[in-house]
Amino acid sequence: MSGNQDPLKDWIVATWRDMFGDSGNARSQQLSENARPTHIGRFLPLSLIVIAAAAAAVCAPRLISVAAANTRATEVLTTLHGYRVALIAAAALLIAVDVLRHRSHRWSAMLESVVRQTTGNLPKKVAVPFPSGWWVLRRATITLPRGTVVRPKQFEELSRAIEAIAGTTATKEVKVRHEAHRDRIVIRRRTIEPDERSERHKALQSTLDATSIFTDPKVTVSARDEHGVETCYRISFERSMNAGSRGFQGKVEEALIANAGEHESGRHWTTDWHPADGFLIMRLVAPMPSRIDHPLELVDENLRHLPYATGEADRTFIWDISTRSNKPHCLIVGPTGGGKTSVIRTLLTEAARRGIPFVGVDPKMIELDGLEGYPGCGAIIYDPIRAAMLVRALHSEMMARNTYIHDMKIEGSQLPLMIAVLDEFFILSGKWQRLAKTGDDETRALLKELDPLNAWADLAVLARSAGIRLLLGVQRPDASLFGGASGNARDNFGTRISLGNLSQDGALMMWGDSTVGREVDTSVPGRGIAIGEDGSPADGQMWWTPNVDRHPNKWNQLSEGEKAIVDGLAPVEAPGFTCYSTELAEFIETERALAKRAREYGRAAEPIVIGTGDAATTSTVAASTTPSAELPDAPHAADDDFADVIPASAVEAGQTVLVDDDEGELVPVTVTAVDVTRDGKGEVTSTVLTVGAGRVKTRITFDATGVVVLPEADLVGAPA
Ligand SMILES: Nc1ncnc2c1ncn2[C@@H]1O[C@H](COP(=O)(O)OP(=O)(O)OP(=O)(O)O)[C@@H](O)[C@H]1O
Repeated sequence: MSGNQDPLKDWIVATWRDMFGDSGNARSQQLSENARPTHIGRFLPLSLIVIAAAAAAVCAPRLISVAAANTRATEVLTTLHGYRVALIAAAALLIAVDVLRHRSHRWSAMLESVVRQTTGNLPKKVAVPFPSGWWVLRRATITLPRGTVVRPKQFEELSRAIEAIAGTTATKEVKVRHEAHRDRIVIRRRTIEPDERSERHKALQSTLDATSIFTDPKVTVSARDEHGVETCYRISFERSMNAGSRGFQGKVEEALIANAGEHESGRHWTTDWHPADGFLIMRLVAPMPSRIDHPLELVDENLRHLPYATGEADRTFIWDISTRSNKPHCLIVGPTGGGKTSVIRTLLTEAARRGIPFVGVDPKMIELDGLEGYPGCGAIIYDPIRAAMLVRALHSEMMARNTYIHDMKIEGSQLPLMIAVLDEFFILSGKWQRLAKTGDDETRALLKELDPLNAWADLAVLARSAGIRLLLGVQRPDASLFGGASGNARDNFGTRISLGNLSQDGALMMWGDSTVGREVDTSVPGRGIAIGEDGSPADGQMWWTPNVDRHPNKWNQLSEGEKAIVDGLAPVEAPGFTCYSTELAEFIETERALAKRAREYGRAAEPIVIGTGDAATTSTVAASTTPSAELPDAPHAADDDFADVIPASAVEAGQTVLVDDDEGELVPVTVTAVDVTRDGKGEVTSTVLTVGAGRVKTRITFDATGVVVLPEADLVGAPA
């Protein structure tokens, strides 16, 4: 094989072949140089005659002397000689034209050959306009036989081959187009538009191109900010089944956001999907605020919407308590210090400013006490027996309201709404269970008659149409909460809020997804997950509502800004508490009278300080914190102070719990084994805790709603 190349020789040989063919037989035009059929005709130079005439004109004096005898020839030669300059110029011009024509001819031959090799079809015609371009082909049109099918893969090869031979320059590129309806391939040279796309735009497009997420994805910029920085992209794609699925959208959003990177404005990316129209919008939204003070203006004017949190893009989360709501009752899960009380305060103050009254149970005595006496507050109950009476009275109220709706032939939505809050449900049910076991005969009989757990479960199912809304607070989600005995939170408590981090099981119970609520930023107080209007959970920053208690000991702890919030939120007119049952009306009146009496006569026991030196018993409470007769007193002291209560089924082996001894006193014991029995649906039916060490072991059996008292607060999921 010879590596030597002689372009001039090659060109001459090629030209010769083009003019005369390999065999020199100018009539065999239907075979190409490699003996394959061709529709490209032989190349006919236009310049040959003029070259001959110019040569004759130049050589005329010598030719005249040779042909002197022929006067006619002498005359012609003399005339030609007179035009020799013009003839030389014409010959030169035609030679140049022929050279260019030959180049076009070569392009035609090359294109025909490429089409034949890549598609297997012999083009009917290859039209390369004059001048064709020397190093690069300017344009061409290849006509294919009628009905020629060019498959995508063939076309891809053909385009690549044409782009390779037609040449690309720094400013121009070749584009090949197949016009199937006209049986032709069109080759055009276009100026390369400088790629002015931003790095982010390119990254998004190339990510989508490189993956098979979408077919034919195209990223375009939809909006820029005042500095020209891109703030919104439109990503179009071919419609597919996948694009409508939430899971798919979530994954694509994650990938796109990761590729787009952090935006210089500090705002976050989010996506809005339009799968039916084949596009999605990726836009910037305000980041999640790290603190939101309860806004004083009505963020949501709807009087049946209670707003309580803000999410990304200034999205407001609401508890829709209207009759049409499909999430009329609310469940709040939050560990100690997670901000549960603040959310409850937000919801209740929002209710009060919308004319909706409330009544609450606070078994810990320190969560909702500040709301006692607040406009719209019927009562806050701390005592477990009174709480059981309230739940039963609420049940009677529900029945009375339903009767009223029935008798008066009105709609449930025409009755005034009211909210019943039951905070720290497990502590309350723990107290009920303990009293049912260790209380005196009268207490036990009363609890049996009131049957508060069943009354509550009934309320959860039926209260909605009677205009009663329930708000349930717990420290952690537990399977027992989602069972029938506590109101079946999964079905009935559609508005859900979780604060702090959830366990995997907790996430499944609350959100039906073991990953949601697992990575909440617990360094931000009030950060959690809430259910949006579209029914899906999303990150939210709960509004901060300070304690609305006007007692100087509380009030003086507030900053000026917090005091302004409390002042601004207070409704001018206290919402009236309309009762349809005498039970509830009497209960609230009695409770208010009891609370008044407690404020007037009640005295919290003086604290006892042990081990500070000489005095065994010393009052160490500063004068300002000692309740005085003029000031509203703290609720009367707890009969038994539960730090925390959890369902028996949530106890883990090795954990210390408090159990009643023979005298009804709570004593700490270590659980050595936990045996939970569940029914076919996975609901707890009973739990057996084995306590004690060595050979003396005791087995304590709890029913489905059984709870145990912890010696100290359960900090699972609490803010770090
Ligand atoms: N939404 C919020 N925004 C800002 N700070 C908050 C928010 N919620 C709570 N905090 C802060 O966290 C502290 C604890 O909040 P809160 O008393 O509401 O928690 P909790 O869940 O009720 O806890 P516990 O059940 O132990 O009383 C508050 O004193 C406040 O400083």
